[in-house]
Amino acid sequence: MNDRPRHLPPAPPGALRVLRRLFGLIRHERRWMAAGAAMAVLSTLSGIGLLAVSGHFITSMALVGAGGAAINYYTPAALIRLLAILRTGGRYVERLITHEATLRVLARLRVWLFGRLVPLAPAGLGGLRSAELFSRLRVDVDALEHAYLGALIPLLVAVVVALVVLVTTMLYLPVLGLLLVLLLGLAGALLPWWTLRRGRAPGAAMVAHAEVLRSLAADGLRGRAELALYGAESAHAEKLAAVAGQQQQAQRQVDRLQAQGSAAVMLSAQLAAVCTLAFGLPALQAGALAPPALTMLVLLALAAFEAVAPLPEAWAQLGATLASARRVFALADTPPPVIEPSSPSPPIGDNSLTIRDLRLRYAADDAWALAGVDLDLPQGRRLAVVGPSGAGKSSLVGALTRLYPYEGSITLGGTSLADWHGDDVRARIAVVEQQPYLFDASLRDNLRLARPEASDEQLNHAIAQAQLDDYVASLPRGLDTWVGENGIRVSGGEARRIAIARALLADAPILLLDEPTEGLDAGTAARLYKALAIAMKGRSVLLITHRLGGLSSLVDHVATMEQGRIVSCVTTEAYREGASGPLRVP
Ligand SMILES: Nc1ncnc2c1ncn2[C@@H]1O[C@H](COP(=O)(O)OP(=O)(O)OP(=O)(O)O)[C@@H](O)[C@H]1O
Repeated sequence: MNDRPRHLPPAPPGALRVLRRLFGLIRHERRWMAAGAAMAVLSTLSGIGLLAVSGHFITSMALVGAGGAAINYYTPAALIRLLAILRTGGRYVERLITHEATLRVLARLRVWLFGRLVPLAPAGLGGLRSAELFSRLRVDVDALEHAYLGALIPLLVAVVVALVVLVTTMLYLPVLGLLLVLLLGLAGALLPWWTLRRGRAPGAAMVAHAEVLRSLAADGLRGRAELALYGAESAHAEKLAAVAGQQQQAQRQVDRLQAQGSAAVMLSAQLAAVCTLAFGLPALQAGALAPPALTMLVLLALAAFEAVAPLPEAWAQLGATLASARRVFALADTPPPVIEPSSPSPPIGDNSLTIRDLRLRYAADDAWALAGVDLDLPQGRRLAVVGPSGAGKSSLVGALTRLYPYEGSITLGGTSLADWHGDDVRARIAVVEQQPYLFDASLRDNLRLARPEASDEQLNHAIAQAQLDDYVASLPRGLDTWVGENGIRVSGGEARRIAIARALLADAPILLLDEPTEGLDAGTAARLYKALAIAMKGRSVLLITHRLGGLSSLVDHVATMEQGRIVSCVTTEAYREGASGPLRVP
């Protein structure tokens, strides 16, 4: 029974559950992972075998040399050479395979997480800053490789090596074998368990502080001009230094744990060697053990501890890996705010939009951004929605494109938008956003986002319609010009026109324009009106603006929005004359 108080957040999933889920996600790479692990075991066993056989051989040679007898040294010499080749070659092949496996695992995890994030954007990701998102997608996912490379492989190698050494030792000296079991259990199980427990809290703190650090650094870089203008650079640097200090402290705790773990393993190894001698020498004197076998057993004992030596460090690091995995899973398990229907989008007759009692808010305790909107956009109508800042105009765009969940009803061609797949809705409604995002790519790639198969001719046509032809002609590299991150290398007006060209390429029957001329000078805006008029031909248009101005020539109806509601909807002539009409225009 779960007796956890209801007001507390659910307990984080246990380590085993998290690891099982993680390995379940990457099970398709199990062949690569198993091959990497097998090579790791083979090369480690070869190394240990090399040590044991060499010790045995050298001691035999010394004894034979002292006694003057003959010995067959061809077989051990060949075995030593074979083991040396296997160890070196095996290590190389192991590196190749484990790297391939790790890269495949990371690629699979990143694609999986990205796939889970797509239905969440933008409404489901509202609480996360972009640096946090980036951190989960890159750094946390990268940290997950440790579960395979840093934990699974060392564990497997340690278990196999310990078993081989124990069986060999038992064959010669059963009591020593039992003692080794105890010491190996201490170094390979008890110590790692202790470091895992102790490493969990500082590991999680390290991950959390690293994320804050990245967010602050990214924020500082983006806002460096503002920080310089207001003399706030040193305050920001102090904030960064404080978090960096906390992160270092957590890192030091993890390092200390790792060092303590390594020291304890080394101590156990020396103890095992001393014990082997302590049990072996009397057996030697009693004639129950040959001198080369004793040398071999001492070397084997040391080698077994070498195999378990990485375990405490690996398990201490596993604390951070588990923290990363929990954060990744928590993000991936966020329920999508907009649920896609399971059946295909229904066929429709026309592209008329009908909105009734539409309500939208960004969080359960927020005020309604849309508080009962009623609006009609029959096919072919050009409607402007005018309202002051904060009236809810952009929220209307969010609801219409199914990016945000809403209450009330929106129908497209008589069918509820809830029965449509988001992608199908967005294929019918092209949007020019108020602040379009331009990717750090060429102008051509940014335009092709709307239609990947578009030819240069089609691109140039859209460019001409968006009044960008002079601008593109002035660029030495034309369509191959790099626009930079968030269009940093183009002006605000150019970015807006690129976004308009992108929407025109999408060739959707409904055009949604969110402040299309905002940020453009009067001359460019005037040129744009003409281009927009051509582009609007044969399309329904919803134009959103806080000031109609020259845009009035492009629309036939004007709706006024205030405090999340449409308060009037009249013809453009009536609007110009200042008349307020009925709520819905037939
Ligand atoms: N992502 C968001 N998260 C929380 N609240 C939001 C978000 N976007 C808008 N709002 C809030 O919703 C209300 C309506 O905002 P909206 O952007 O839709 O208005 P708008 O008419 O488009 O304004 P503007 O012309 O300034 O863009 C405002 O109170 C705003 O603060």
